[in-house]
Amino acid sequence: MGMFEVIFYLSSCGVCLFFLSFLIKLFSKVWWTPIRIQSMMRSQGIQGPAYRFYHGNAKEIIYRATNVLSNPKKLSHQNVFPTVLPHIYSWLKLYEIFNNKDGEFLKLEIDKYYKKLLGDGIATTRGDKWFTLRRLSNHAFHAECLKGMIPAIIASVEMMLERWKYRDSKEIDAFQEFKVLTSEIISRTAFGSSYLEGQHIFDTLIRMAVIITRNIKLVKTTDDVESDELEKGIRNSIINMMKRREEAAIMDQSSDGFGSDFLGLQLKAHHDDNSDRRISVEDFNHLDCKTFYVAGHETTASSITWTLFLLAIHTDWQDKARKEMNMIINEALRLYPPVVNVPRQVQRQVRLGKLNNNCCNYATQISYNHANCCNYATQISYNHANCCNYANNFITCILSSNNHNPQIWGEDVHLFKPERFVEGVAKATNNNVTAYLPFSLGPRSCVGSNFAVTETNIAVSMILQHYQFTLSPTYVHSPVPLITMCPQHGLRIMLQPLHLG
Ligand code: HEM
Repeated sequence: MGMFEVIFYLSSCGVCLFFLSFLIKLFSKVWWTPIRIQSMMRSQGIQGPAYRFYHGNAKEIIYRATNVLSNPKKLSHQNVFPTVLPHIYSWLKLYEIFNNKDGEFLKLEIDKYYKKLLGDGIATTRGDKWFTLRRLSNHAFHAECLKGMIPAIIASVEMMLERWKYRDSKEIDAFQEFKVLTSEIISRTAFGSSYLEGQHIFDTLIRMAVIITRNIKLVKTTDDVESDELEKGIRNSIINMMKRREEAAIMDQSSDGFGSDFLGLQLKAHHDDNSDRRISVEDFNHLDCKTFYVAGHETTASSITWTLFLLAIHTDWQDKARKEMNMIINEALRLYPPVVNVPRQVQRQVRLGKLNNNCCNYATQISYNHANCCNYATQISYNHANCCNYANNFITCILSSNNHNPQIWGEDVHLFKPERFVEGVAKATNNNVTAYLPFSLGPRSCVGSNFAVTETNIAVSMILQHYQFTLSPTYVHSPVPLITMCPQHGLRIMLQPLHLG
């Protein structure tokens, strides 16, 4: 058995900055150091179960990748989680942090470059501005609006399936396919019929992200100028689209007003008679789909990928899935949560676990290298060596900390068993609200969660209507929780068209 171990080093707390690091990875092709991991893995006949270990030292993590095909059904899905003693994660503390009742735990502030990319958008702002944007976004993802987006989702999946028909080989890398799919879906749902123009905006965003990555360490004036121009270009494109849509709505009184895509919904809010609810052009620009694109593109690609992965192993569930998708999606999000951890900045010295007077239960403490001291859900950034309770520290909440807790899920916790969710999430978790947090919790939880689940549901159901699939012999199992939980070597599956009678 050619077991193989890879050691790599996490950069400091930056690894936990969900959105920021998402961009670094997505656009710059900078994965991690040392980059040799990939080629080394391929060059070894990687076998055996995959595990991730934290050692005494925070900066050292060992991965083992595996070719699971010898007995895929026996694969334990334990591999993907930080194995930092799950029982020490206090549910109460996670609850306190995410609900943030006293305003102590804030989203991180981002620098000027990231601001150009994301705007002062919903994912990054705080206070009143965030509140306005959140209210609008909640509306955009409300069930009624979601219904209006379903045709766009179906059209994108149909395009993908059409492409698959003409492939010479029956083998595809589903992860790459789903990244294209989710990008297409966001573009269509954001801009409706103008989605090609939307794709152009996203291409510009990618160029901007490259500049931003270049400037993580070094600020260059030429890059400042270029990124200003790109930002201006995006802004103008959006304003032009907005104007054209306004004109069309005035000309064509019989149409459905501004439309039901994000662009239309924002225009409605821009023209709202109620001045409290009205949004300015400035807000409009910040709310724009840039944020949704960044937040909702790879996360959903990851969710669809792992759902398909589990179905490719458990082919008996493909039939059942044709009837019942939700519990499979829930189980996939439990075993392979796209977002593993989220950071918060602590405003002032704070004591967590108010109902629980153990020593050392501060939000701002612990690191992997202080294993003997105060192990909590709230992992402090690695560069705060002291076990301390200072304000202005970063903490990282590991959303998946309870996903593999046998006290919650039972001894078969590492197995794929969608039937756990047969009576819904509340029943499966015995009403423990912090036991299962794929979309986080509290006011800053994922605004696109319904959209993401709908998208995953439609995409997987449509694939299942046309194909049976299994893992390709070339698949190597190596889930890596970078920004989203990615299959490091893609998800290579074999498609078998269904002959529908
Ligand atoms: C399976 C797919 C997805 C997962 C697992 C996921 C997960 C998350 C999580 C954990 C957060 C909380 C981050 C934090 O607390 O700092 C979040 C926030 C957010 N997500 Fe998602 N997400 C997904 C898909 C989407 C989609 C499709 C969209 C939009 C199109 C979206 C838009 C957002 C936005 C705007 C926020 C920030 C909300 C705020 O700060 O008020 N997400 N997401």
